[in-house]
Amino acid sequence: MILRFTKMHGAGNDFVVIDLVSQRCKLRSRDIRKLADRRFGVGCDQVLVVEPPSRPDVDFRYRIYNADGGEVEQCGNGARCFARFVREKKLTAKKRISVETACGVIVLNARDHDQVEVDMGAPRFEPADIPLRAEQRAASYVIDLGAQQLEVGAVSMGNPHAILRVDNVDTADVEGLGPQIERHQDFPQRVNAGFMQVVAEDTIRLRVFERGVGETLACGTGACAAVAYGRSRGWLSETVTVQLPGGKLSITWRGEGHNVMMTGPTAVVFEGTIKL
Ligand SMILES: N[C@@H](CCC[C@H](N)C(=O)O)C(=O)O
Repeated sequence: MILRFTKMHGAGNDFVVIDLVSQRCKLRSRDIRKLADRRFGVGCDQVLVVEPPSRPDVDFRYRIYNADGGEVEQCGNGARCFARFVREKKLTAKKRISVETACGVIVLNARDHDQVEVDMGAPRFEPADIPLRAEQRAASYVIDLGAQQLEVGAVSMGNPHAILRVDNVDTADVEGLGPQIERHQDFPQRVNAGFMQVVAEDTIRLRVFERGVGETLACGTGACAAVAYGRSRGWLSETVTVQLPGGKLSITWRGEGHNVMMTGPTAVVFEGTIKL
């Protein structure tokens, strides 16, 4: 089977985007791994699939697969690329696009040129929603890595995030600690591990070791989760610029009861076909 795809990225977090509205194909986990493989496939952090919606009140279904082949609930940078893709492929002419994800409906607002704003929904802090093994909600949690204990925040943006505040992201041990946090027993569905440096109340630097991928150049849900955690601790203002290795995102969260708004860039890298 020959499949058309588009390679895109959002702040460096890269994707293979597949239109299954106008193409017919059943993607298996091994197809996803092949597409994502940087040695033998196209190569990407996530494969994003555009499908027809299962209900009449939304425009599309948005499916997300990590490079390891696992389907996940949410991808923020991918959501922006999704909006650009469906407009450029003329699958819709709408500027305000509603999409079903595994964790509910999100709304994408295509802005000028490459910028897209996404309503990412409300952050969730209850341990059962993350999920996190903890008796009750707390401002932060201590996780035991044997050789050391780490204080982390835990937030769900539909997908799970643990956030560690560090003095300097350049020297943070993302490679060493990331995999241990990702697979820590307190996070039964594994977790994305964010390393956040607070530069000022309106600016953070962030590196994310993503579940099912490894460190990426940017993580949109990670940026939302870090800002939600930072605000819940009183460290950050309502709108924060998040500086990631691959680019910048603007995140606004007014506080509990409000949704997180994310704005950032999208880019098309190339288009092609692949035999699966
Ligand atoms: N890159 C993403 C998040 C993708 C999913 C994540 N790795 C997970 O397993 O939850 C983003 O931009 O949000």
